[in-house]
Amino acid sequence: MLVECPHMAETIDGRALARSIDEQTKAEVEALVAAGHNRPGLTVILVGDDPASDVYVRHKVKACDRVGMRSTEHRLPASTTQEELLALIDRVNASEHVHGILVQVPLPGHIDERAVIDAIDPAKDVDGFHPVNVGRLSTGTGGIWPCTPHGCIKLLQSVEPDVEGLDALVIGRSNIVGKPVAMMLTALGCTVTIAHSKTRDLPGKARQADIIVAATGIPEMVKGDWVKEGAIVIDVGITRIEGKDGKDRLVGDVAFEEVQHARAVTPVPGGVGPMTIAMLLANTVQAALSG
Ligand SMILES: Nc1nc(=O)c2c([nH]1)NC[C@@H]1CN(c3ccc(C(=O)N[C@@H](CCC(=O)O)C(=O)O)cc3)C=[N+]21
Repeated sequence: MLVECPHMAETIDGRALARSIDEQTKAEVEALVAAGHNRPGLTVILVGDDPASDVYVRHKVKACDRVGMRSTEHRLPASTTQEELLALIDRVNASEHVHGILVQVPLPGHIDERAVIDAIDPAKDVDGFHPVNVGRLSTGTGGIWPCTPHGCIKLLQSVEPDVEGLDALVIGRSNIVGKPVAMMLTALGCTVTIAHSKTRDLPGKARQADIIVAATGIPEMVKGDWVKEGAIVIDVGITRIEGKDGKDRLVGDVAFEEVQHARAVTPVPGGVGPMTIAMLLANTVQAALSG
């Protein structure tokens, strides 16, 4: 009897890659301390009580413990004024124990996110959201790179270190993921298309791509027939949906089961998410080294 044995895409293990980056970060932390430096420290600021943000902040604080970094949490009520938040940022900007500052987004509607990001010392901006770091990335002059897109690049390069000349499609044009990941891919020599909700014939453009980075937040938007045989697919989306059994489950922007003809695909959970945190810790050590 002939048994159909479909080729399965490699599932890129983001947790394993994050662990190996954490080991390196931990060694760098200890080397800094041994050299007489202040122990690297991250400050996380959370305004309001969004339950999802609360979970992420706890993950980040635990991750600091794992690699021997100091962490401080500032949990402020949703009623915090912009002036109060800016005053706190001034204080942590000035603290020699704080090497990295992360203000969890989204912020409550009455606070101007741009003004808050602009107030963070670029040398401590471990999210890489400050215009100075955005400018450094886009001019190829160093700076602190944003965590999620940098994690995407590490995942991609774990499968294919040499991406020069490949066609990459980025779906999503946000400041946090789409635009910076496109910059990074361009710097590596990819030919990059940035697609979004107004793009014409998105499935057709996707089918041309050697690399797809999906960052729209629309669950399972990228279907099997959007993906070329042998492509590499990086799934940035995380949406909590109710499964058939009534329990919540996490899904990405890619219909994972349908893209098994790809060369490799990142899972959700266990793909880009853990890498985001690993890159945050790596950025904090980088900030401590240069500070
Ligand atoms: N200033 C700022 N910087 C951020 O980096 C930032 C932020 N604000 N706001 C919210 C988003 C979201 N984010 C995630 C980090 C890790 C996982 C992660 O580890 N996810 C696990 C699953 C976690 C779960 O079970 O819910 C995984 O994909 O395997 C997810 C999402 C960082 N963010």
